[in-house]
Amino acid sequence: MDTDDRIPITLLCGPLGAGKTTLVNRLVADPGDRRLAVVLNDMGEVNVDAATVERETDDGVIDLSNGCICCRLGDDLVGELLELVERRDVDHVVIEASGISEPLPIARTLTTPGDSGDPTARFRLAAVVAVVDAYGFWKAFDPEAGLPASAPDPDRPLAEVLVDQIEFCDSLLLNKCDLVPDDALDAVEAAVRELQPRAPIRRTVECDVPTETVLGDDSFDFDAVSRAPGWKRALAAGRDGAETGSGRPGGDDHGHGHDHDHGDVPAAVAHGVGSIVYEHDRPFHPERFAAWLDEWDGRVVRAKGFAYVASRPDTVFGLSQAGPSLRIGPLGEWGDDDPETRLVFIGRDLDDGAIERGLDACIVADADLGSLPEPADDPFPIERRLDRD
Ligand SMILES: Nc1nc2c(ncn2[C@@H]2O[C@H](COP(=O)(O)OP(=O)(O)OP(=O)(O)O)[C@@H](O)[C@H]2O)c(=O)[nH]1
Repeated sequence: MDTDDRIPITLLCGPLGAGKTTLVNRLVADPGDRRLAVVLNDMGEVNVDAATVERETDDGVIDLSNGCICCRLGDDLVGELLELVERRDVDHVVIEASGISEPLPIARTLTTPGDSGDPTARFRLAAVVAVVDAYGFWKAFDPEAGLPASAPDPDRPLAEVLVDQIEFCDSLLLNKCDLVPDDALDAVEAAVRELQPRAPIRRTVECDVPTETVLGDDSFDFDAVSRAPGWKRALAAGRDGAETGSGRPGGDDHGHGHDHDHGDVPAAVAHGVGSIVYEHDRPFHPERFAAWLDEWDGRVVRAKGFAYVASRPDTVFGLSQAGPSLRIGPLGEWGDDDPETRLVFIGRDLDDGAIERGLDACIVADADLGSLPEPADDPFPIERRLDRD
């Protein structure tokens, strides 16, 4: 029997304009037998969403505007939540994070004691639900996608946050499906699935799902959600896999031993979505590797991992790319770990041979060893927007 009488929290994340408020309004209009409270976080000074939702919930809205709960307002959030349950009977809380919020720090705030008190004494995080705009996703990651010109042109500067939101969730609503043709939608879903192998994905228009699907979801598990991202699984499979050598096509076997539905795999294959893991225990030549990054394959939706660079052999370089933004810089030291490069590339119609050959050509040769740049002169860190046109 479930004896946990703490108040469940459902955390809604997703990019700007994906449909989070649309979903909140649905939940508020039809909460079942729950006394619902809503926390709305907006980046502007005036929270327009709060004004609309407030009418429906009476006193049950906390307006955390003018800041982002993932970075600045975390403690305010806990304080406000604890105050709310003092003054009002609440048996479920929905938090709508701002479109630029990263879900992981919010989840951590909600599950860790802080300056404003211990949220875990009164609350439990029930589920993190991502609302993703199917049209915006495809526009962000595939500029060639032949999508209807009549659809609104979403602002997509935050590809990395969008990917974080997809990677860190327990369930996902792929919303605005009315704006995307069916065949493109299959490809969008396959790409989202590759980034997020664990969470159920539901296609929606106007976030039209039964309340229970969202508020009845109790599946949050910090470890499971932290392990879930497609790139982590691909890297793990790359390490455990039988295949050796450098580049290794993934996509059809990235989920070995994991709990997601292998029935998804044909969709990924049918739409050419897959992942490639590149591993090497010899370092990259810094300049050749930087030049290779300049020639970035625009079909890569997501890349992540670690690089071993010859000019700084003690330093772990972290690489992260999401859509048009790419960053690579020092993360720490290898310490007792054997240095090695491990990179995963997720994308559509990836040419694994070309990626493998390109990266192999960056590996330092004995002849290079006398002519490596000094650490201060190597090209790292690199932060840039990729030209994907
Ligand atoms: N075509 C279409 N429009 C939708 C759909 N869902 C929501 N919208 C519209 O998209 C716009 C943004 O929806 P919101 O619910 O405000 O999105 P949000 O995620 O709360 O946006 P922010 O609060 O800015 O982050 C609104 O005009 C909605 O009416 C959908 O499925 N299809």
